[in-house]
Amino acid sequence: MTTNSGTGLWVEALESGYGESMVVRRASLHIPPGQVVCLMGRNGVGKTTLLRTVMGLIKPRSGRILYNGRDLTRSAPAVRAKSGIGYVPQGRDIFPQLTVEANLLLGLEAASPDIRKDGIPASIFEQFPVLRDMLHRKGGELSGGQQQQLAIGRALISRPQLLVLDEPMEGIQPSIVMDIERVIESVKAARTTSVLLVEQSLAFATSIADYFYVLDKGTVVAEGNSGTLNGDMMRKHLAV
Ligand SMILES: Nc1ncnc2c1ncn2[C@@H]1O[C@H](COP(=O)(O)OP(=O)(O)OP(=O)(O)O)[C@@H](O)[C@H]1O
Repeated sequence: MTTNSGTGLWVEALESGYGESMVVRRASLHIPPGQVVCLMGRNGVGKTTLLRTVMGLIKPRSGRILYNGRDLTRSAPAVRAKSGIGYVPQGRDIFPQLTVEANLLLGLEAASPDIRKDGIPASIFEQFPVLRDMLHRKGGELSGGQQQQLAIGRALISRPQLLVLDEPMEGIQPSIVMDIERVIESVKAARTTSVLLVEQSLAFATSIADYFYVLDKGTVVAEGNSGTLNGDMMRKHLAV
């Protein structure tokens, strides 16, 4: 197996699954610093399972996960978060009984003491003004789109070097989709945080991604610069 001591996230020949069923099969990806990489593929091909394995929520059967040269394959999810990887899972996993403010403060847990001492940065409210308006409301009272903004805000608050987003636009009303797209665009423009994005919209993936991978039956079947994401590839790998 190759040794990648280079920067960014390297996923090498990763295999994982549930019980007897293998879902991710020898998948390899690289997310270089400052770049946006889209992971695409039909429903059920293993995108979420791959991300959950990268985050340490599912143990890999084999393969390696390296981040900035450090082997994270067997480390706990909290170690990955403290290494600078922020994660927004599918289905906006916020705490409904806690206020928006308390949810945001939880995001600071993964931050360095330097960042933590400043509390919630104003930039979060510039990116998501609705979170300031709803600061003392319970997370569960927010609409689905607002909860998604809260989940992304909570991940960004620790200033991750890598942000992992699992279908952030899924089931969100169009006006808020645009807000979320703008935030991902601003993260990209700053070039200090790389993004691994699972995304179904070809239009947005093409516009935002520096690079893409297509997964089918748990294996990477196509990859390239976003300019090479075209209709033929769509029909072959992504059409239902
Ligand atoms: N907790 C689980 N236990 C057993 N099988 C699971 C579990 N979660 C997912 N699977 C199965 O693993 C396969 C891959 O699912 P996964 O959610 O990773 O795919 P996906 O590409 O993210 O799909 P989607 O776009 O629908 O979220 C599917 O066959 C799914 O039924």
